[in-house]
Amino acid sequence: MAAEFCRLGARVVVCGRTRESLDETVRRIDGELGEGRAFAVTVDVRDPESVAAMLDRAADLLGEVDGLVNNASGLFPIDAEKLTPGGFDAVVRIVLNGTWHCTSELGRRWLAAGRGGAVVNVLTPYAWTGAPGIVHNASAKGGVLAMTRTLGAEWAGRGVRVNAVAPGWMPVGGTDFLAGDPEIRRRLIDAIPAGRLLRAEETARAAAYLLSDDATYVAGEVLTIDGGHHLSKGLYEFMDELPGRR
Ligand SMILES: CCCCCCCCC/C=C/C(=O)SCCNC(=O)CCNC(=O)[C@H](O)C(C)(C)COP(=O)(O)OP(=O)(O)OC[C@H]1O[C@@H](n2cnc3c(N)ncnc32)[C@H](O)[C@@H]1OP(=O)(O)O
Ligand SMILES: NC(=O)C1=CN([C@@H]2O[C@H](COP(=O)(O)OP(=O)(O)OC[C@H]3O[C@@H](n4cnc5c(N)ncnc54)[C@H](OP(=O)(O)O)[C@@H]3O)[C@@H](O)[C@H]2O)C=CC1
Repeated sequence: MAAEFCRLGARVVVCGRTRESLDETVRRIDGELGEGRAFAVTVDVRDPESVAAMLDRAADLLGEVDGLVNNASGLFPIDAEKLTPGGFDAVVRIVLNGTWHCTSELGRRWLAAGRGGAVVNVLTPYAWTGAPGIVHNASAKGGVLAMTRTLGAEWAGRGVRVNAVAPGWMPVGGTDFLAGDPEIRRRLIDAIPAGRLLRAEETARAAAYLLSDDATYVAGEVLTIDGGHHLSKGLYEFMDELPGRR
């Protein structure tokens, strides 16, 4: 996502808890586009003080911060009845609380300065369908969906736009373990009307649109990019086998 934003001309601060992976991302972007486009700043989004320090540093590096993408997430597949209170908290604190800490801190700064800005939250279609096997993450994403719509309306009149993307399956990050198995990959793709997995750059392009001035009148909206997956193939899946079909 950071690389694609930089290809489109942005300057980006990439954040996370692990210094090495951030530095690796910056190195890749430097290698492709030259130095000075991407910077690494560590943060733990669960901790409001860490978030405030990250935003201070980002402002130093970029001059002004115009946009925020809330991408941090965590999950592990588990039967709901086996999930401990600590396990539920661990995921909700990253996804829901983390999104709130980053959005509220930067939103306050933008409002106090009387300037606009754009937030894009990273959801998934299961924020509204639910997701058996990952109740912690689905609950947190559902909360972020409500936050997106709430702040989208609450801040729209003051130039702060809050929107979201809802990507489908991407063979990256938290799901590469699934897409790496050929049989699981085939079953995943079979369920997707578009007939393929989503490319990470396509999610980045959708987020870039919501961050851009082309989307100045878009507020509290979710842009779904899942090849029709959440709609399912419906009857079309069986069309060739239907009796009496011409
Ligand atoms: C099915 C369809 C899929 C379909 C999958 C579909 C995915 C689609 C799209 C979504 C993709 C993503 O979000 S991908 C993002 C994936 N990325 C990541 O997960 C990277 C970051 N992850 C993490 O940091 C960790 O995995 C996470 C547990 C979330 C947070 O780490 P912490 O260090 O805070 O947590 P810990 O201290 O280790 O543990 C806290 C509590 O959680 C419990 N816990 C931790 N791991 C556990 C595990 N594997 N199984 C049970 N319980 C676990 C511990 O026992 C603790 O509970 P107590 O003992 O009770 O205290
Ligand atoms: N992959 C997919 O198919 C899909 C992904 N998504 C969403 O896309 C986003 C990215 O997912 P994906 O790339 O797969 O996952 P990754 O696990 O690769 O990325 C998650 C990122 O969150 C960071 N992170 C986790 N906890 C914290 C924390 N406490 N503070 C700061 N950063 C943190 C991790 O860095 P570090 O551990 O170093 O802190 C990591 O860079 C997520 O919001 C996910 O829900 C949505 C639909 C599908």
